[in-house]
Amino acid sequence: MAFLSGNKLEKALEKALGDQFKSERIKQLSYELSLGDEVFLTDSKDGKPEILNENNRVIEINPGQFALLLADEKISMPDNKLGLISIKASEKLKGLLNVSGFHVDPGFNGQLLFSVYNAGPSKITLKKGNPYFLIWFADITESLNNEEVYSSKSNTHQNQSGIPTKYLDSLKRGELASPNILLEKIKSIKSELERHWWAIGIILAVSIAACTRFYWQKTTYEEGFNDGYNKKEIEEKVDKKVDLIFNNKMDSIIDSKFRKLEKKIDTTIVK
Ligand SMILES: O=c1ccn([C@H]2C[C@H](O)[C@@H](COP(=O)(O)OP(=O)(O)OP(=O)(O)O)O2)c(=O)[nH]1
Repeated sequence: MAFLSGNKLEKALEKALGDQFKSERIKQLSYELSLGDEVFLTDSKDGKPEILNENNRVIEINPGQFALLLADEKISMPDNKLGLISIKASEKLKGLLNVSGFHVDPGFNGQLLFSVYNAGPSKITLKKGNPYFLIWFADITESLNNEEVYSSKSNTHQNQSGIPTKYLDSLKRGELASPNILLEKIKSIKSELERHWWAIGIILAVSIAACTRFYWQKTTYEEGFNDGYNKKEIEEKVDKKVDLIFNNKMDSIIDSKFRKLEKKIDTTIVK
């Protein structure tokens, strides 16, 4: 297998791309392919692909998100060539990983679809029409026969002209467990936990204050009660004593009065 360059590469590209071929897009042995008009982002709000046009040319792939990018050019790969595909280093160095790849079969017809993942810490911005993808052409040692080339009969990507819904269905099923999403979740759980600890702390402080106040009130009440009880006891005792003294005194007064009266009676009788 030899990679095509120069004239041979140009001829193969003209065959594969027709009118879409631009000689300035040849870079060393590769040809630059650009971003087309359909993109699917795994964090899209409505779960649908975004359609890019003159008014909406830019997309942003958030950190930790996966995306499907449709290349603009429609390729008709010659039966005797194999294509190798990748994403440009300038995007890869920002953290954009090319998950899918990495070949185009002899006989393939259609737009190439790239699946990518933003493994970097920042958003990656891409613009419709800008060249982000590369393709290399290689000669194969023996041409493939009709049965062996990529064809519309048995091959699912033949005549690919948009993002197939089967990929959307599997990609929009639930959240991606990306490191960024996990980090955000950990942060939100942490702040929730902190709020809970604050609430627990406040409840504990209020409970301790209420218990202390109750205990203090109870002790004061008990002291007051005991004090009142003791005073009543003393009062009762004093009352009893006073009664006793008063009664005894009265008894003795009455007694002495009687005795005087008796004496008087006695003396009157004797006279
Ligand atoms: O990232 C890629 C890789 C391949 N292709 C195209 C070109 C390739 O010729 C065709 C089939 O690729 P592959 O054989 O790897 O895919 P498959 O899932 O096995 O499809 P099929 O069942 O049609 O062979 O899909 C893409 O659009 N993007």
